Amino acid sequence: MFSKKFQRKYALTDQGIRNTKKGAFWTVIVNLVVMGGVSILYLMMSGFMGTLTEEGPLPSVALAVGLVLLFVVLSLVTHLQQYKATYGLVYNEVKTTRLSLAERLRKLPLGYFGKRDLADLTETLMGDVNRMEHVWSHVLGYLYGSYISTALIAVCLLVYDWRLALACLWGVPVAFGLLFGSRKMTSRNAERTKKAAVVVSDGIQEALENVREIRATNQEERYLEGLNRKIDEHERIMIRGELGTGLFVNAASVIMRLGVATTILVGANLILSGNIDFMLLFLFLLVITRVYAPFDQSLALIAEMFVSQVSADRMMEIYDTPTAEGAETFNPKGHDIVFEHVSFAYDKKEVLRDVNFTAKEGEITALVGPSGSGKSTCARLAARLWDVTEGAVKVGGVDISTVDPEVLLKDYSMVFQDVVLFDDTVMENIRLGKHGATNEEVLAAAKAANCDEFVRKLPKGYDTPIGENGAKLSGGERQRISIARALLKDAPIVLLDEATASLDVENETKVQGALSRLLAGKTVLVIAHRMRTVEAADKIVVLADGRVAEEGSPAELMAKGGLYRRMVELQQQSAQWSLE
Ligand SMILES: Nc1ncnc2c1ncn2[C@@H]1O[C@H](COP(=O)(O)OP(=O)(O)OP(=O)(O)O)[C@@H](O)[C@H]1O
Repeated sequence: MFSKKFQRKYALTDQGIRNTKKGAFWTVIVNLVVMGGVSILYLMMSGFMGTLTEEGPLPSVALAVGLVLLFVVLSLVTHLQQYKATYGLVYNEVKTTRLSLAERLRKLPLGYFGKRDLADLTETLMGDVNRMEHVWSHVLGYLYGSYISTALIAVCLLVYDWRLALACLWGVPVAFGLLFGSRKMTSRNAERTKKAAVVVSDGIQEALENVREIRATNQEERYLEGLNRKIDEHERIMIRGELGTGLFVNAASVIMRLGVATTILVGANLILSGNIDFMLLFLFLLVITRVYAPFDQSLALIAEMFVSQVSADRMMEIYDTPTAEGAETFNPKGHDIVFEHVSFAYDKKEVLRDVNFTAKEGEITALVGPSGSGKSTCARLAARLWDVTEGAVKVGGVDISTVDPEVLLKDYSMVFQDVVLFDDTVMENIRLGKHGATNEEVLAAAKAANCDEFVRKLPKGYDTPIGENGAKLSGGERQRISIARALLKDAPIVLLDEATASLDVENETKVQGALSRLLAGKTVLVIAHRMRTVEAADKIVVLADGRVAEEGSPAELMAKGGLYRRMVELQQQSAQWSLE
C-alpha cells in the first residue's frame, strides 16, 4: 500500500521502486560502515588514552592496521554497490519512463491534446523526466537510506547515553520541521516556475513554426520583444523560488549544527559532574559529524523533492488520463456509417446536437454547411478520433466507441487538408498506408495518385527525403502523396476533408480520376466547401448550427430550394464575380 503510494508520488515504474529500495538498502549499509570506521577510530583512541593514563600495554598495531584495511575494503565495496543501485540503474528507468509516457500519449483521445499543447507535453517528456531522473538517482534512495540509518544510530546513541544523544539530535527534527513547513511555498514556487518555463517553450516553438509569417508581416522585433519578456519573467520567478528555498535550507542547516554546541555544553557539564568521561564525549562528537553529513545533504535534497513533485504530478496526469480503449476485434456487418442522435461538445462548447444520418456503403455522402457548422467534427467522430458526448456512431451495426481505435482505424482511409508527412523518403511516406507493402505496390499507388511525374523529378526519385512534414514539397504534392497512401491502404471506409483543395485545376482533374478509383464500392464521407466537388455525391447532408438542416440527393435538395440551393447559388454568383 505504502509502496504504491510512494510509486505514484515519485512517478516510478515497478522496476524503479525496486531500484529505490535497493538504493536505500545500500545507503543504510554505507552509513553503517562509515559508523564502523568511527568506532574503529574511537577504539584506537581509547587504547592510546588507556596507554597514556594507566600506562597499560600499547594497542596491537597489526589489529589496528587490519581493522583499517577491513574498513577501507568494506567502504569501497558498499559505495560501489550504492552507486550501482542509485545512479547506475536509473538510466534504464529514464528510458522506460519516456517510452511508456509516449505510448500512453499515443493512446489518449485527441481531446487531451487541446488541454496540453505540444510544447507542454515535450516539456514533460524531456524536462520533467530529466528532473525526476535526478530525484530517482540522487535523492530517493539516498534520503530514505539516511533516514533509516540515522534512526538506527539515534537508537544506539540513546541507549548509550540519552542525555548526550538528546543534546546532539534535537536539531534534526526542528530542522526538518522547518523545511516541511516551507513545503507549500516551495511547491507553489515550483509550479509557477514550471508554468513560466512552458510559456517560454511555447513562445520559442511558435516563433520557429511561424517564422515565415512573422517575417512576412515585419513582426520580428515585436515578436522578439515579447519572447524576451517571457524569458525575463521566467528568470525572475525562478530566482525568487530558488532564493526562498535556499533561505529555508540554510536556516535548517544552521539549526541542525547548533547540536554540536549543545553536545559540547551538555558533555562538559556531565564531565565536570563526573557522570561521563571525556572519551564518551569524544565518541559523540565523532558520531554527530557523521550523522549530520548525510542530513545536511538531505536538507537540500528534500527541497529538491518538493520541487520535483510538480514534475511527478505532470507525468502522473498523463498516466491517469483514461485512454480510448475498446475491443481488439471489429467485425461489422458491412460498412454503413450511422449517426444516431449524436451530440458532441469540445469541453463545454456544444458543437453537434442530435445529429442523425446514414452514410451508406458504396455511396458518396457529402457533408456541407456553413463554416463552423460541425462538418470536420462529424468526420472526426466517424473515425473515433473523439468520442461522442451523447448518442452513438455505428459502423456496420457496431458502436465504434466499443472498439479499440487502433483496430477500428484499420478500416479507414483518411485524406485531410492538413496532410501529415514524416521526415523520410517519398517511398516510406506512401508505404505508411500499408505495413509491409512491396515497392511495386507503392509505385502503383503513386502512379494512380498522379505522384509519379513529380517524384521522378526529385534528386533521388522515390528515395528522396522530403523534410519535416514534407517541407520540401508543394501543398498539392503533399496532398497527392496522402492520396497515394490512402489508395495503398484500400480501406472500406474513406474520409475526405477538402481532399483536392490545394490542387490546381489540371492536377485536380488528374487526382479526381485517382480518387474515383479509391472510392469505388467504399463508404465515402466527403467534406467539401466547393459545391462543385459534391455534385457527384449520392447523398448530401446539410449541417447548420450543429444540426442536420436537410438531406437528400443533390437534385432533390436543389428542387427543395432550401439551404443547399442557396449555398450553390451563392457560390455560382461568387464564381461569376471573380471572373468579371
Ligand atoms: N479542437 C477544438 N476545440 C474546441 N473547439 C473546436 C475544436 N475544433 C473545432 N472547434 C469548434 O467547433 C465548431 C465546429 O468546427 P468544425 O471544424 O467541425 O466546423 P466545420 O464545419 O468543419 O468548419 P469549416 O468549414 O470552417 O472547416 C467550430 O465552432 C469550431 O470553432
